[in-house]
Amino acid sequence: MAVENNAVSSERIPVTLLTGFLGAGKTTLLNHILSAHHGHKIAVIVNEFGEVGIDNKLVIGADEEIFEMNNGCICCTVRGDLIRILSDLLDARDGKNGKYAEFDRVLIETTGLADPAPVIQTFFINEDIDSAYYLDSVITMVDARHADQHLDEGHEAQEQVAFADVLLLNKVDLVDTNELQSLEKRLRAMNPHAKIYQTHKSNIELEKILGINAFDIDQKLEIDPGFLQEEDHEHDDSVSSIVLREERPLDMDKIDKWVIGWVVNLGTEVFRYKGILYIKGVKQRVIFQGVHMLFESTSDREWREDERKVSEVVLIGRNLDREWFQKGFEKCVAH
Ligand SMILES: Nc1nc2c(ncn2[C@@H]2O[C@H](COP(=O)(O)OP(=O)(O)OP(=O)(O)O)[C@@H](O)[C@H]2O)c(=O)[nH]1
Repeated sequence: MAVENNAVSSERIPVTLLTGFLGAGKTTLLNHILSAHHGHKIAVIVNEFGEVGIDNKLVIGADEEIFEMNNGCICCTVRGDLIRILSDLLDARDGKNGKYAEFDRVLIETTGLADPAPVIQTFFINEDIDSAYYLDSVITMVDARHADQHLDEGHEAQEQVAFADVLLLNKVDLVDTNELQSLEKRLRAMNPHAKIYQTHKSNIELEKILGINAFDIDQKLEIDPGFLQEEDHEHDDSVSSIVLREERPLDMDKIDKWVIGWVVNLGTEVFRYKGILYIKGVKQRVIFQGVHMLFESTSDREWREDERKVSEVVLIGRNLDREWFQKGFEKCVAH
């Protein structure tokens, strides 16, 4: 796959995906966003929705409808209901079909949705949606009091952590500092590139969660340096992250073949991956990221003279074999 240059169009509408553990505080956050005076006009799409008495906001219910892709890949699915709603919103923005809606961003709340992947993939796969909207970020709310239990019990909570760009540790009033620290450590091990904020009653400055461009492929990879020093993970979470690093320049064709080689078999197990590549003969940094089997690479800014050129990729998934991935990565070194 060649490196594409897909600069984000400023015309596209940002979409924030809000996911999270049961009872973690998603509705509280939504009410907080919808009642704050921030000047944004937000269209909200929900699966289930409570009382929000804000009249100039648009709240639409979605029925579940998930399609497998034609190629039969079980890890690449899109939501038909979401495509329809997003298309209807565009029509309403243009005053078509007798409806009118004014909005400058969209927030999707995924109450009752265990797996955020089909929502995320909708923005990767559907061309009409991709040309009108872009995924700004995935926000996952974590109930600080019950997080350990949720994470121990099931895959769903772990996947929600895996997909997050921002983790909001809510209900901090119900835990002590030590508990919070150990929870942060556990989450960090699962997802080292997400930003973590502690919140009470879902209270967070909106600029930390809206318009942050976290899903933008041109956004630089941020890994908490503390994570890189940590090797002792106390929890046996099946969802974890690995960081691959290589200082020698890589060969882009080899990278493509390497990724295509493993996504076919491991696409369901690898939830998200994101990285910066140092490619031989390419002046720019190459950024690549993917969700399950779907991945893309774009060129970023030029490497600076004084900068240490290094390729670095984070993979988040289930039962990842660090050594196996690192060996494959090293085989992509250019000759
Ligand atoms: N103690 C405490 N309670 C909170 C906090 N934030 C929210 N709550 C309460 O937790 C309960 C669940 O909050 P919701 O906002 O409904 O959570 P949700 O994630 O939307 O819940 P579901 O949609 O059922 O998954 C409510 O009673 C909130 O008032 C907090 O920071 N501390």
